[in-house]
Amino acid sequence: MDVSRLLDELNDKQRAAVAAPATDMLILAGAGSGKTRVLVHRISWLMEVEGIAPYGILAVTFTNKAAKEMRGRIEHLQGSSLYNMWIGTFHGIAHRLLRTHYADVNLPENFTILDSDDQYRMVRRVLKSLNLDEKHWPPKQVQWYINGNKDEGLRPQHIETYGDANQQKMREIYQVYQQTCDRAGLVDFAELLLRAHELWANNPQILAHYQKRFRAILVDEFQDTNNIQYAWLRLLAAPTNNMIIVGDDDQSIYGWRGANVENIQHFLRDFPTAQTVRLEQNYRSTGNILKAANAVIDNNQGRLGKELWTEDGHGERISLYAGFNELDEARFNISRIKEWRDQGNALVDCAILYRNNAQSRVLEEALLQESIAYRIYGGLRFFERQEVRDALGYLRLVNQSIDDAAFERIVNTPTRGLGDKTLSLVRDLARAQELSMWDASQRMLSEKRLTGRASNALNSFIQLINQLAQDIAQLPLEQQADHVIKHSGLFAMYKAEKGEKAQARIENLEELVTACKQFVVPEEADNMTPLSAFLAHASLESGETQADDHQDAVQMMTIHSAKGLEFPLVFLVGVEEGMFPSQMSNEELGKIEEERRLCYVGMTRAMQKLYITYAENRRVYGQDKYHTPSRFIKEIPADCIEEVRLRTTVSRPVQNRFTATTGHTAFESTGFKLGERVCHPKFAEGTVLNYEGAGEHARVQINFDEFGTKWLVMSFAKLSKV
Ligand SMILES: Nc1ncnc2c1ncn2[C@@H]1O[C@H](COP(=O)(O)OP(=O)(O)OP(=O)(O)O)[C@@H](O)[C@H]1O
Ligand SMILES: [Mg+2]
Repeated sequence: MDVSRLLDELNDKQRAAVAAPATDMLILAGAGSGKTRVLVHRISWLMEVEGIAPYGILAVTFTNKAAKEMRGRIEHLQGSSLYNMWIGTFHGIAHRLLRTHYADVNLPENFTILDSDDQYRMVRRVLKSLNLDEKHWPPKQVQWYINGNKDEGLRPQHIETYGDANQQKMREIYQVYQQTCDRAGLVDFAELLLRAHELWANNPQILAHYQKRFRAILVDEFQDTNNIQYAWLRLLAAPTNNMIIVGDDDQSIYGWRGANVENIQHFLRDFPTAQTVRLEQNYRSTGNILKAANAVIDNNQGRLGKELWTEDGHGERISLYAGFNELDEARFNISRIKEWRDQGNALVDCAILYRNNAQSRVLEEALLQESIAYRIYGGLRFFERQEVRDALGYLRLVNQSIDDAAFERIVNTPTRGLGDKTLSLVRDLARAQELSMWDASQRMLSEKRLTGRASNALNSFIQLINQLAQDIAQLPLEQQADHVIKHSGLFAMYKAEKGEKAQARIENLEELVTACKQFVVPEEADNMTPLSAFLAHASLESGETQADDHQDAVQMMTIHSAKGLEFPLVFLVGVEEGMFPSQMSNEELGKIEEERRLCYVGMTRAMQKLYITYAENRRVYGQDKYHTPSRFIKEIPADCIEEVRLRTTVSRPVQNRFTATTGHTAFESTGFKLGERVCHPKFAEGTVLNYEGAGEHARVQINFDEFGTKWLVMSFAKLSKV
């Protein structure tokens, strides 16, 4: 048996970790040092040398994308495809367990996953049923409270309220929320983890089965596990199996969501014989990028401490660009992407990373204008778009009539004259009798509790769903989706809306049918109907990949979702105080440090070239804000970074660090420049913010001192310079 290929292309320390005898292990090392690579090779080694079947391996990653990549890499090393190996996220694996053992945790066979948006609606509904004012009990905060407790493994009865009336009320809301979910067979994300934990904690034989089955448990990105996840892993540990965890305390970026970096210390405490492996050579980034990232993270306190070095040369310096505003910033970035492409590079090797999802819009528009294909990971996810969720709502209700979240979503979409009052009556009855909304509706009708109009409306809704269920029972999945979209009234509703947005919605609905067509029921779901499997997939994946996977496209994502990934060319955008670090993080030292780790993660995604850009003037929630460059930029050693200066000088309305310039020649042929002060006969003085088009059709956006921001057609505007 030739296993040398499993050890080739590894350094000594990596090789020692891959080929170690059976043992618990902590691999603690910085970004790009080959942690994930070691994990992949170790899995292959365990199978080939230790003779562990794929069935005996459990590998946990942070995103579905990372799971897919890991599976692909192992299959590549093995030269064959893997069956029966569990590779997935904590949520995905918990879901798989609950599907198998639903009865042991009191779930209906067809339970439905409630995503964050559904959960929000559900919380609002519970508040309403308890007659609580959302002003005093903000639903987001309630959601936070429920998930936070679940992440700590706490059910309402475990929560100590110390006689505090507010705390008691919160606990009651949690309790009613949970009862409502249980009645409707709904499981939120945090519940997946908690139930999976309870499954093992309360069923020793089931736990013993999995302890015996999984001889090797490997966890990537361990620094971002939360307490319930770690507790779940600990249950699984047994003398007959080994745990290998991989992490980097400097990349812990989910503290805000309950991740606990101290789990690394807990692991060392709970697994005292575990070997610790440190890797220090970085294989990903050039010397300059690495030096800059090291310097930034060095400003954090209490690190476990590690230095990274590379054999690579310095490479190019990091480029810094100060945009006049976010549009100028986007144009600059897109012009560099065009250059990159025109030099014969693939777009897919280039990533734009931002702090917040909402930042993508401006960049998307600039990319669209230049007809550059792009793909967004996370965020604006396909399965989260309104029309897609509506269609899924119908499918869910048809699939499982007790799904209250789906019922609420579509009962009046399209509108069918069902007033809030009628629905309140249904809700009250459901709550009083512990019924689903569906069953409560049936009862309202049979007991003739409604007035003629309301009764007709509700009755026709019930008939519609029954009819749909009957019509699609024997159809293949994509025809089920197509039929429901066409006959529910959704298609007609959006068709009637007209305009580009409605067109996009129609296209999304059509795309949903395509998604159904392309859907392959995964191995772990072969006991489910295709429809149930697809609905679970839609909730779990929420479209981590949404565009055509084969098209060459720029990759766009939040820094959070870029974890573990790498790209030759990276743009880190919006790097200004108030954006990154975010405004909120300014209030607490711990939060600034988490933002700095996020910056470290972002920078260390870059292999060859890194651009850091920011906007001096940014429109946030419709208001212009002036921002200074992020403190993180100032933490980068001067010899690693250089400012980009373009051709012609632009005068700027605000004091800035650079006499930077722009190349907007099309606009400048009009005689005006971005940032210039101008005068208008009616609106008086203002500053040029933006432009669109050229020649006669050029439009210009001006922020007038007295009248605010306006778009004007250049040829009519009669502007003069101040
Ligand atoms: N010994 C090696 N020789 C050559 N290339 C390597 C070696 N080890 C790792 N690499 C490459 O270096 C890059 C970074 O590796 P990997 O993604 O495993 O790092 P990581 O430590 O998991 O990073 P992160 O902390 O960002 O998740 C990859 O392209 C990987 O293939
Ligand atoms: Mg990794």
